[in-house]
Amino acid sequence: MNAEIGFLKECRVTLTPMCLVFLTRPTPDGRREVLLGRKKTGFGAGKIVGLGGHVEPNETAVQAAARETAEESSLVVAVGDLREAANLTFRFPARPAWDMQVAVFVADQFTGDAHESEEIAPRWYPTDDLPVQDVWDDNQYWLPQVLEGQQLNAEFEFADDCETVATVQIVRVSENQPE
Ligand SMILES: CNc1ncnc2c1ncn2[C@@H]1O[C@H](COP(=O)(O)OP(=O)(O)OP(=O)(O)O)[C@@H](O)[C@H]1O
Repeated sequence: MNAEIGFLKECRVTLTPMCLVFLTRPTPDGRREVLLGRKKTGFGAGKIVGLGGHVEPNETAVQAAARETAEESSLVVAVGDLREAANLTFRFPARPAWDMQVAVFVADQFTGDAHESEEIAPRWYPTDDLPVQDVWDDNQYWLPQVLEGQQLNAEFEFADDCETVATVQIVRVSENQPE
C-alpha cells in the first residue's frame, strides 16, 4: 500500500461513540418516572437529556454508562443492571464532526440520591409526561418506545439547522415486556 492510500484510510470518518442512560423507578401511584436533566454545559446545553457522554478508548459502552451515571448524578448503577435498549446513529451533514453512535441503556436498579453535577441538573419525570418541548427532536421517535421496553436501532439525519430531524430510519429489534 502506498503512503497516500494509508493516509486516506487513517482519515476515514468514524462515528464518535457515546452512551445514554435512562434510570427508571416506580411512583407510589403505580406510574413510572425517568431521570432526565437539563444539560448545563457542552453539546446540547439547555436541552433536557438523559445522563451520558463519551465512551473512552479504554472502556466499553456499558462501562461508560455506569461511569457517566455516577459522574453526572451521583447515583450508582452496576454494569450488570444496565440493559442495552437502543443503538442510535446521529448524522449532521452540516457538521460531520458531530456525527455519533449512541448506545442507550435503561436500568431500574441503582443506589443513592440524584444530585446536580457541573454537567447536568437531574430531575425525575413521569414516563407518560416527558418534557417533549425541551428534548432533542429525535427523542420522539425512540424514547417513549425504549421506556416501554422496546429494543431498537435507528439512524437519524439532521437538517442544516442541526436541530430538526430530516430523515429517520428505524429498525425495530425486539419487543420486551415493560419492566
Ligand atoms: C442528537 N440527538 C441527541 N439525542 C439525545 N441525546 C443526545 C443527542 N446528541 C447527543 N446526545 C447525548 O448528549 C450527551 C452529550 O454529551 P457530551 O456533553 O458531549 O459529553 P460529555 O461531556 O458528557 O462527555 P465527556 O464527559 O466529555 O466524556 C451524550 O450523552 C449524548 O449521548
